[in-house]
Amino acid sequence: LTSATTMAAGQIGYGVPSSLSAKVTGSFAYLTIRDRMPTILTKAIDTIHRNKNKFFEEHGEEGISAEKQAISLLSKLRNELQTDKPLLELMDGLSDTESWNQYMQRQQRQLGDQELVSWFKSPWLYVECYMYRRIQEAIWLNPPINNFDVFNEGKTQSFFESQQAVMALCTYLGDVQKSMEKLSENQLSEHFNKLLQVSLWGNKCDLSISAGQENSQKASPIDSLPSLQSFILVNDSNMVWLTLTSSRRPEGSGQKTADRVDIVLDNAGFELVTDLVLADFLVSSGLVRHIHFHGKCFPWFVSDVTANDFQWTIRQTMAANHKWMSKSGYQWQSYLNEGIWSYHDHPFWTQPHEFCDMAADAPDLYATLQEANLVLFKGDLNYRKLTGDRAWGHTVDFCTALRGFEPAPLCSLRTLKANVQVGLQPGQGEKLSTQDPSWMTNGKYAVIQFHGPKLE
Ligand SMILES: O=P(O)(O)OC[C@@]1(O)O[C@H](CO)[C@@H](O)[C@@H]1O
Ligand SMILES: [Mn+2]
Repeated sequence: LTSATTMAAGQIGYGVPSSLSAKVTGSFAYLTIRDRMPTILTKAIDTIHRNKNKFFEEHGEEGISAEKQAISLLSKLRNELQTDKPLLELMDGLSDTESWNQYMQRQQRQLGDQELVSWFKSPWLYVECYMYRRIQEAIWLNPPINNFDVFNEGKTQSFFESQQAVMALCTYLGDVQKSMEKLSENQLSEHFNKLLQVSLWGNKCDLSISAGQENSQKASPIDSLPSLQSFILVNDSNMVWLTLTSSRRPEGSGQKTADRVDIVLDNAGFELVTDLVLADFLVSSGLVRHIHFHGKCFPWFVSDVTANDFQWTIRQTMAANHKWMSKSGYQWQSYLNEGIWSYHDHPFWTQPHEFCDMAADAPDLYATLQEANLVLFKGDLNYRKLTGDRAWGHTVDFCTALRGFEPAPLCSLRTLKANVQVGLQPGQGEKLSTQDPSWMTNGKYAVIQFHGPKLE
């Protein structure tokens, strides 16, 4: 990757590479926008159409006309995308509408006045996020079906198809918890590493990369770990462990536990279960006192967790006909009831900003993250936002790519599905490119990448 620098509109300083975009014909961004995004729109249209009878039963003729209208907005959106039309302002008057429209102005200023912000010319991160916001608009503008989640079926299916793996994982968790009291520090850290890796590989199962195709975990997730080990390109799990255990025992204080870990969630289905299991372990082991989960305010990138998915998953886990699984579900619900766990959403997570903009554009969210002892960012999209989705060289420091985003010690748990990867050893990227040319996008590789004070 080259480090093309841009200085457009004074927004981007010297040495910051340009955003990935479909301007580069044949690039992964280009192929995503040309092929994958229209497919996702087509599937959304099909889903709405397939639910026609349900809308009729629930709302009568009004439901049918809302269905038609939503489909027509989505077809129009697909057409705009495929013919590289200028992006349009949002018209739905929701609480984030204004800030989306302002962001478009910002993009326009960066592009200059020669051409308009459009699907194939603007940053990939921006236009891809924008598509999901437009899907939300198409639904929202059409009561009475304005709460319909076009991606819900895929998310629930991915949960049901991973039942074997979920049971295996909950059984493992139950076993660990039975012996928790007797575990040595070493054993505790081994279990921690395993569950951190399960949560990492849980990210392999998102639905957006496969444009919504079936994608679930079938094998026992713990048993698969050894064979996946060599695909972890950067493994800073030791730093994560030290961060947890050192905030557990600050010198001279009686405090025994890290007060809070925040998990910025990615996908529903199997991945969410792996995150819940990790969070349960952190709390039940006494490593952490509170967990804040961060999810999305509306359906996002096909499989991302909304409040509804979060509650649904816990209810389903409680209702499972499997001792350890339902036990876990009840435990999770009681953590929520007791305020040990809490779920949060903030409009910033469904905006197109790079995270280095968070302090300025969502100072309240930044301040919240600053209260955490550790923030775990799940998944590929969060990694793209952490690094600004820019054409960084592979050996650039993670810290450099974060461009000042450091609310708290943080760690990205991400399988690679987009062509941005920093923090590699010299030669590592080149070697991978020879061995496996699509290593950055085929979801086979992963990173556990940490930034924060270096502890020993
Ligand atoms: O964030 P996630 O769920 O790990 O992945 C999201 C994703 O599938 O969607 C985009 C491609 O459309 C990429 O950022 C990435 O491949
Ligand atoms: Mn996702």
